[in-house]
Formats: sequence, structure tokens, C-alpha cells
Amino acid sequence: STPLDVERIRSDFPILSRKVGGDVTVPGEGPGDDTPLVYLDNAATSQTPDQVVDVVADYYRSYNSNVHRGIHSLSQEASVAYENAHDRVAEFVGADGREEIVFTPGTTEGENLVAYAWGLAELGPGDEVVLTEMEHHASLVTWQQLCKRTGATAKYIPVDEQGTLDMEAAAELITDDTKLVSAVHVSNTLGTVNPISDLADLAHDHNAYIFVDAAQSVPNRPLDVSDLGADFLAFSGHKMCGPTGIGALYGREHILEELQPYLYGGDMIRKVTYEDATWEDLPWKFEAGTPNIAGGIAFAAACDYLDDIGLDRIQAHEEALAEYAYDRLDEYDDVDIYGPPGDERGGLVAFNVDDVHAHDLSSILNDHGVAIRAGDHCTQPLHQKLGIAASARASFYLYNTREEVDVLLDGIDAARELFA
Ligand SMILES: Cc1ncc(COP(=O)(O)O)c(CNc2co[nH]c2=O)c1O
Repeated sequence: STPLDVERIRSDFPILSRKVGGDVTVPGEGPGDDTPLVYLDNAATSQTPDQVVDVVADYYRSYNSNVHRGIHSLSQEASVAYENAHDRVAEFVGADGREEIVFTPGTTEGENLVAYAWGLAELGPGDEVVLTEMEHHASLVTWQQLCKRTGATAKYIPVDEQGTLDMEAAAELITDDTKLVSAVHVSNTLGTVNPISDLADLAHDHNAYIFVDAAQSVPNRPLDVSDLGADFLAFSGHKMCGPTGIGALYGREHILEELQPYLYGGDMIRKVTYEDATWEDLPWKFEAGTPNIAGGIAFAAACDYLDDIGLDRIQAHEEALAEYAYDRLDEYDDVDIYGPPGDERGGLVAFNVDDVHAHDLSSILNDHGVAIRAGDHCTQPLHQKLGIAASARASFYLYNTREEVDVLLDGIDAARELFA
């Protein structure tokens, strides 16, 4: 695939020209240092191009209205745009149509929707949910707590010291007692790319569903829900050039059709009496109340933006940056890198520098204009397993450059000198 024109892409993101540092009491208006921003925290949230920001602004400026078919023109325009956005997001992940795409605030609510709309009704004592040891809390805590509530049992597929899933153990752990496998596609801490279609085969061999946490894969690589064998798949708009507060849950239509809603209210009903209620068609049955209309419409615009560039090219670009960062970090003997080798991972690298706590490293890197994430990345059990309380994580996207990786390494050198 042809390399990205990063400079042209960066011109779509004014924020990337910001200077940072100095007084931050007034967001965006601080005196700011003359330190150019180097934004390497894309696994937490991506930046938003003008093309997507303009869609949000245009909605509020010219057709803001509540959806679901009010009679007046504005409502009709908003309804059509919001409903069509579901079709666009469905196309982006290879779903059959809007019936298989529920808009949510993000990946977290997608996991919870399935836990409460399916899990609460289907799980009980003797049933098992199989997770991986590298799950994000959005999956791990959700299913762990649901198992506690229902008497079901949560089990974990081990991760080896290379950050790779033990698939032999998976084959033993997934049995006829398994009702659901929930697995992250690309780990937000290790960068490991899990063999989802193999896990799906194991789940389906035992008549279990598979839930795919695709928060770090839908934004970063071409993906088709059928190729993966996903029964459910959740992702977030804000990690793929969309606004915050919007994401989607994919579910096979025949499964969603059978599920009862877990959020009740307006828009999700068809007929209500004092005694009972009937539900709207999919996906509206699962979208109670006034949705994030602008966010949903902008989510579709983000899909257009990424597809115009090409996810295969974006994947190649960010993974090359991660490999470059990995190789440069690997030159140090006082740096620990977590996860698989640099050429076998998604576009992120988590690491620690001996004698420099990740939080201190992040603070010093901030003085150099570099934004990374430091902490447990919502994978505390995995950090405990790795024997660390926290890690630093650099995560790359379509608008980052090799020169920015060099600034990252310069900042790490400065931190090492300060703490050595
Ligand atoms: C693998 C994974 N699953 C679920 C989530 C939750 O997504 P949300 O509902 O949109 O918040 C995240 C967000 N990950 C991170 C958020 O901040 N730093 C991170 O690594 C994630 O990386």
C-alpha cells in the first residue's frame, strides 16, 4: 500500500499544530510553551479532523432536532441522517445493515448492553464465561460482576510472557459449559493481536457466543465481522476520528431480535399500555431516549474520512511507527517492553524505564510536548500478572511521524538522565 501523505493529513487536525506546556488553568488558552505537541495517546482517544468537526457544527447550525420522525422538516432531516449513519457504520465493519448496529456511548456500554440484555437472562450457576487475561476492564469487570450476580463462573485464558494468548489452554477452557467467550481483538496494553476467528471457532464448536472487544482494531485495521466470526462486537467512535460519547455494538440480527431491551423509555417502544409495552424494530429497540444525534452522524463522517484514506494504509503506517518505537526502545538495557515483538503487534508500545515511575516519565515527556498514557490502561489484573503497578504507553495513528517517535526517545533520554 502506498505510504500516507502525513503532512497533508495533519493539515486536517489543527490541534496537532498546538504548543503545549505552561499554565493549563484555562484549557486551550494557557500561555502555552513553545513546545510543539507530540500526541501519542491515540489508544485512549484519537484526534478529530475538521471534516468531522464540521459535520457536528453543521448539524447544530442547520438541522438540529429530535429524531424518530417528528412531522416537521428538521426532525425528518435529523432522523434520516441519524438512521443512515447506522447503515454507514454497518458497512464499515461488514455488518448486514442498520439492524445489526446499535449506537452506544462507546465500547464500554456495548459490553454492558450484552451483559444485561443477554447475560442476565441466559447465565446461571454452572454456566461459564471465558475471558482472556489481557481484557480491558470494560469487558473483564462487566463479565466478572455479571457472573457474580448470576452464579456463573468467569475463567481466563492465560497470556504468556510474550503477551501471546495460550490457545492450547483456550481449547481446554472453552467447553460445553461455556456460554460466552469475550476477547479483545488488539490489546490496548500489549499490542497483541488475538486470533479472534480461531477463538470464535472454539466458541461455536461448543454452541457459545463470542463477544469481540474491537476498540483497538476497528479504528486501526480493515475488519469484517463475518470474517472474524463475531456474534457481538463493540467499538468506539472517539478512537477513530469521531467525537466522544458515540460508539457501536454490532450483533447478529437473529440474536439481537431475541434479546429483550435493558434500557426502557421513549423511541424504543412501539405500543405502551398501563399493563405492558411492545418494542420498536432493530436497532431502535436498544436505543432508548434521545440519542447522541450529532455524535452518530459524525461517527459516519469519521468512517468516510478513514475509508477515503484507507484502513490498510493506516494500519501499515501506525504499525511501522510502533515497530520503529519498539526497536529504538529495545536498544536500551534499562527499558522493559511489554507484549510481542515490534513487527507482530498493533500500533502501540507499553514499556517501563528502570528507576523512572511511568507517571514521572509521562510528566517529563509532557515537558517535551509528548502526550503518552501512564498507568494501568484499565488492565489492572494484567499489570499485576506482569508484576508492575503501571506502564507508559505510546500509541500511534495516521497523523504521527517517525520524527515524533524520535522526540519521544529524546524525552525518555532526558528522563533517564534526570533519574539515573
Ligand atoms: C480494548 C479496549 N476496550 C474497551 C475500551 C473502552 O472504550 P470506551 O468505552 O470508548 O472508553 C478501551 C478504551 N481504552 C482506553 C481508554 O483510555 N486509555 C485506554 O487505553 C479499550 O482500549
